[in-house]
Amino acid sequence: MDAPPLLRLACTPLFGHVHQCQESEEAGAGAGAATRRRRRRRRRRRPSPTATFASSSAGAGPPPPPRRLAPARLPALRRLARKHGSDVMLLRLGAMPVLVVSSPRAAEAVLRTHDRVCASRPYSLVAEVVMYGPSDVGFAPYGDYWRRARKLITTHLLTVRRVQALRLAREQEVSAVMARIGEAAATGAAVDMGELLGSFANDLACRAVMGNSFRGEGRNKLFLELVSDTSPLLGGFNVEEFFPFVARFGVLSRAVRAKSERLRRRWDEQLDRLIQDHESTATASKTSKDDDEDDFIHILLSVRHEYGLSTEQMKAILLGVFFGGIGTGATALEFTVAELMRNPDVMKKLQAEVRSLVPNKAQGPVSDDNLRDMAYLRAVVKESLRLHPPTPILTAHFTMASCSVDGFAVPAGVGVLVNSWAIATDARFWEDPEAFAPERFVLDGGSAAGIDFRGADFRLLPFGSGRRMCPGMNFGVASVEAMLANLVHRFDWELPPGKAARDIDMAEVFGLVLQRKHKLLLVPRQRTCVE
Ligand code: HEM
Repeated sequence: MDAPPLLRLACTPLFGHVHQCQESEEAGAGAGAATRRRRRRRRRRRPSPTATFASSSAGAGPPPPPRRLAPARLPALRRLARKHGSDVMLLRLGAMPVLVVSSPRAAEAVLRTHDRVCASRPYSLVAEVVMYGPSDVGFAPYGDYWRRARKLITTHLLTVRRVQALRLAREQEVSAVMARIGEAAATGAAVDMGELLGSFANDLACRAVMGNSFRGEGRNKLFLELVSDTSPLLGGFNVEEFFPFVARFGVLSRAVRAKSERLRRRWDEQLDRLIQDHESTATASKTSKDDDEDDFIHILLSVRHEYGLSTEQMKAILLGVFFGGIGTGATALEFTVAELMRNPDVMKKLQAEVRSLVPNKAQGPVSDDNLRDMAYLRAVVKESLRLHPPTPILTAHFTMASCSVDGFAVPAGVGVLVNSWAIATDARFWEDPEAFAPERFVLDGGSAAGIDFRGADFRLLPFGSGRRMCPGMNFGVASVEAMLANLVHRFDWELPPGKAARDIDMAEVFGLVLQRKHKLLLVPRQRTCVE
C-alpha cells in the first residue's frame, strides 16, 4: 500500500455515484480504533466531493482561491485511473478539488470544447516569486497579459522560420556532442547519457537565448546549474497550498518564499547582465525583429515597446524558454535511447535508415535536409513521446467558470490535470500499448499511422492541445530528431560490461519534467562499416 497520504485523505472517482476509494479504506484498516472512529465521524460530516461539485456548479459562493498542484504526487494518479478504470475523477488534494481526465473524449472537452474556460493555471507561490508575477507564458494565469506574451513568443521567438534559422546552431552543437562521444569511444569509456543530453539541450537553449557568446565565462554551465536548482522547487510540493490551516502559522511559506527569493536573485544577476550586454551591443541592424540571425534577447529588446514589456516581464519570458526547453528535450532523448537499447531490432532498423540516407563519407553531421526523408526516425520519436511523454500529466489547467466534462458539472476554481500518459497507453485506443513499437506509426499499414501529436488527435498529447499547447514543439522536435539521427549514424552503442538490455531500469522520477531514476551509462563505438 504505497498511495501517498494526501490521496488517502479523500479521493473519489466520478462514477455517477460516490464511493471512497480503496486507498482510504486500506488506510483505515491499519489505524487504531479511536482513529477509525474519528475518521468515520469526519467522513459523515464532510460532504462528498461529488456533492461539492454539484453545489458549487449551482453557484454557491465564490470559487475557492486557486492553489498549486503537486506534480511530485502524480504517479499515484496513474494507479488510480488504472485501478478505477475511470475517465474522469475528482480528487481532493487537501483543500483543493482537482479534476483528473484520462480519456480522449474528456481531454477534448477540456482542451477543445471548453478550451477558454479551462485555460488558466493554478496559483503557485514559487512561480510568483521566481517568474516575476508570474509573468512567463507557462505559469501566467489566463488573461490579457498571457495573451500578449504568448503572441510575442509564437510570432517572434518560436516560429517555424526561427527554428529553421537555428539550424546552424543545432548542427554545431550536435557536432560538439559528437566530438565528446568520439573521445569516449577512443578510450572505451562509458558515457552518462543523461548528463550529455542535458547539457546539449541546455547549450542549445542558451545559444538561442543569448547567441554565440553563451559559453563565455562558463555562462552555459551557470544556467544549467540554475535550472537544476530551481526545477525541484517549481515542480515540488508545498504543503500549505493544500492545507490552508497549516498556512496560518506561515512558517513553511516563509521558508519557501525565502528560498525562491534567493533563486530569483541568482537569476536576476545573470539575466540583468545579459540584457545590459545586449543593450550596449545593439546596433540598428542587430535590433531588427526580422533578422533571422538574432538571438531571443535581441528580439525581445526590439519588440518590447510594441508589446509594452517591462524588464521583469522580459526576464520571465526568457526563463520560460529555459524551463520549457531544457528538461523536456533531454528527457525525450534519454528515454528514446534507452528504448533503442532495450529493443535492438528497432535500433538496427533506425541505423539502417539513417545510414542509408547519409553515407558516412559525408563526414559532417546528419542535416535537417536529410531528416526530412527519415520516416522511421520520426516514428521512433513519436513512439517514445507516446510511451514516455516528458510531461505525462499536462501542466495543470484551472477552470475560470463552470463547464461540463464528459457529462459532469465542473465548477469554477478547480484544478484540471490531463493524464496524457494514461490516455496514450490505454488498451482501448492502442494495440499492445506497453510495447515500444514505432511500426504502429509507419504510414504503410501501421495500426496508428493516422495519429499525430500536433494537438488535433486527443489520443496522443505529449505537447497538449488548444490555447495552452506547447509553443516550443517545433523547436523541441527539431533538436530531438537532429541529435537522435547523429547518435545512431556515427556510433554503435553497447551496455557496460556485465550489463544486459533487460537490466535497463525504466523507472521514472516525477517533477516539473519527468526524469529517469537511474543513470543510463552506454559505451560508444565508432561504427565499423564506412562507405
Ligand atoms: C520534447 C519537447 C517538449 C515537450 C514534450 C513539451 C511539452 C509541453 C507540454 C505538455 C506543455 C503544457 C501544455 C498544456 O498546458 O496543456 C508545454 C507548455 C509549454 N512549453 Fe513545451 N514542450 C517541449 C519543448 C518546449 C520548448 C523547446 C520550449 C521553448 C523553447 C517550450 C516552451 C513551452 C512553454 C512556454 C509552455 C507554456 C505554454 C502556455 O502555458 O501557454 N517547450 N510544453
